[in-house]
Amino acid sequence: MAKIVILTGAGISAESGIRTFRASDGLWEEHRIEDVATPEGFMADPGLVHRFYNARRAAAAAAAPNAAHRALAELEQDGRHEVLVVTQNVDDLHERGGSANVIHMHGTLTGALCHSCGHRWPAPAEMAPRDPCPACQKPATRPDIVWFGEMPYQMEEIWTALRAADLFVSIGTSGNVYPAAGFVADAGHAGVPTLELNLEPSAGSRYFDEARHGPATAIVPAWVR
Ligand SMILES: CC(C)NC(=O)[C@H](Cc1c[nH]c2ccccc12)NC(=O)[C@H](CCCC/N=C(/NCCC(=O)O)S[C@H]1O[C@H](COP(=O)(O)OP(=O)(O)OC[C@H]2O[C@@H](n3cnc4c(N)ncnc43)[C@H](O)[C@@H]2O)[C@@H](O)[C@H]1O)NC(=O)OCc1ccccc1
Repeated sequence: MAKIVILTGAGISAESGIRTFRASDGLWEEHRIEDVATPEGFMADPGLVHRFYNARRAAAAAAAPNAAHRALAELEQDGRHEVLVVTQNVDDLHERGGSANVIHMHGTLTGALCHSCGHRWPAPAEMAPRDPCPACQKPATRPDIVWFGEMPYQMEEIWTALRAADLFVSIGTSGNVYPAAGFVADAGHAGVPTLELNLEPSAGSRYFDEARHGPATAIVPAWVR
């Protein structure tokens, strides 16, 4: 079975109505990364950060997977490919689109984490700074999200899969955030063929063996079929 590692970013969820980060109406337009997506920003104003992620949690819950998410699930279940989706997205549209083999390297909106004892539990719709951890009872609840300056999740597993892949595909990402933006180079060094599927050329487009550009709901199903 051909082993395919697929990196996804905000672009694959854009047509489901979830805002991307760097577009003209992107999330980072209204919020400084430092304020809402760093451990320092959380310590400075946990209320602001919880409100930011509560709003994104509500938006993700109201969204539905699109044809690109579903096409990747079909590829995973076609019995001819071993597919691993490595997503930078914190929404759960890959799973709701039918994908089972998904790594959320930057965390999930559906998870809560205690920054005192490390306990994890399903996130309620609304979180607030005084919410006690169900394990240690301390008011140390944060979203289970990887912020800038923090180590992404399951990196060893991702790098092992990347080096053993028969193909690396990058979908809907601008290639500005590391270590994800370095995966195409890591794959290249391991002799793994690379393909970019994106609305427009990304920052790392020149590193890919092949690139196809257009909306994910058009180019991803076309690539899968
Ligand atoms: C800004 C950048 C320069 N900074 C970094 O990269 C930093 C620092 C850094 C580390 N190494 C470096 C090397 C060089 C320079 C800097 C660094 N990285 C870190 O801090 C990382 C942690 C970064 C994670 C931060 N958390 C996120 N998310 C969770 C929060 C949240 O979501 O709120 S990052 C967040 O932003 C990124 C956004 O990028 P995209 O998803 O690509 O979205 P964007 O809007 O930019 O682009 C959308 C694309 O889609 C396309 N598109 C739009 N519509 C469609 C459409 N319809 N169809 C198809 N495509 C479409 C567009 O054309 C566009 O190209 C994603 O990763 C997303 O998860 N941690 C770390 O490095 O730890 C130590 C370490 C050491 C060794 C080994 C490992 C680690």
